[in-house]
Amino acid sequence: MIKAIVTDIEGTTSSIDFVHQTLFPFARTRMRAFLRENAGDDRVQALLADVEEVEKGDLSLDEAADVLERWIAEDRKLTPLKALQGMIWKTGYEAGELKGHVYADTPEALRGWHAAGKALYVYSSGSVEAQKLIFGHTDYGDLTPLFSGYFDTRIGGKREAASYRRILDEIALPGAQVLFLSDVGEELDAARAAGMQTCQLVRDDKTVPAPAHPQAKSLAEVSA
Ligand SMILES: CSCCC(=O)C(=O)COP(=O)(O)O
Ligand SMILES: [Mg+2]
Repeated sequence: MIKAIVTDIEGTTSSIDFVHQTLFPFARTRMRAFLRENAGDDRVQALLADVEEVEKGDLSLDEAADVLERWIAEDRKLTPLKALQGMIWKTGYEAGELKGHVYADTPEALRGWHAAGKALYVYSSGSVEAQKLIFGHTDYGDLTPLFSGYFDTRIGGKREAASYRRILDEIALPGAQVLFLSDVGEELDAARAAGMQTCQLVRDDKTVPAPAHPQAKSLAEVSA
C-alpha cells in the first residue's frame, strides 16, 4: 500500500513551459540587478562563493552574473543558481507579477491523496523556497498545507539513486510504500533503483516515454 507520494514539479504538477518561458526569463532578466542590490546580504555572499567554487576562481559581481545567466540558459541544476532563482521569484510572487502554475488536475489529486491519509512530498531541482512559492501562489489557492516536506538538490541530484535513498531515510518509510512521480525517465530509474514505486507523467508529446515505468496522462490517472 502506498503511504507517501513524492512528486516532481516541472512536467508533473506544473507545465514545462511555465518554468522555461516564465520563471527562467524572470530570473535571468533580474539576476544582475538583484546581485547588485543584495551584494551585502550574507546569504547572497555565501551563494556567490558557491558559484566561485563551481567555476574554480574569483569572480567580480558582473562575472558572476554572466555565469548565472549562462547557467539559466543551459538549464543547469546547480544549488546556488536554484537558491538565487528562488530569491528572485519571491519578489515576483510577492509583487503579484508571478502566479504559480499547476495543471487543473493537480489540486484535486493532491487533496484526494491527502484526504486519504497519504503523506505528500516534493522533490524538485527548484529550491525548497521556490517549491513553497509555486504551490503557495496558485490559481487554486495555497496548496502548501497539503505537503509534509520538501526536498531539493541539497539532498542530491535527481538522477542519482542515492538521493532517493536519503529521501526514504528522511521520511522513514520503505521504498515499496512510496510512489515517485516524474516526467523524466532517468529520475524514475533512479527512484526505482532505490526501491520506490514509480509513475511517469506523460503530459504532452514533448515527454520522452519511459515505457519501463507505469504511465499516466494526468495526476487523476495515477493509481496510488
Ligand atoms: C520550483 S519551480 C522551478 C523548478 C525549477 O527550477 C527546475 O529546474 C525544474 O526542476 P524539476 O526538478 O521540478 O523538473
Ligand atoms: Mg520534471
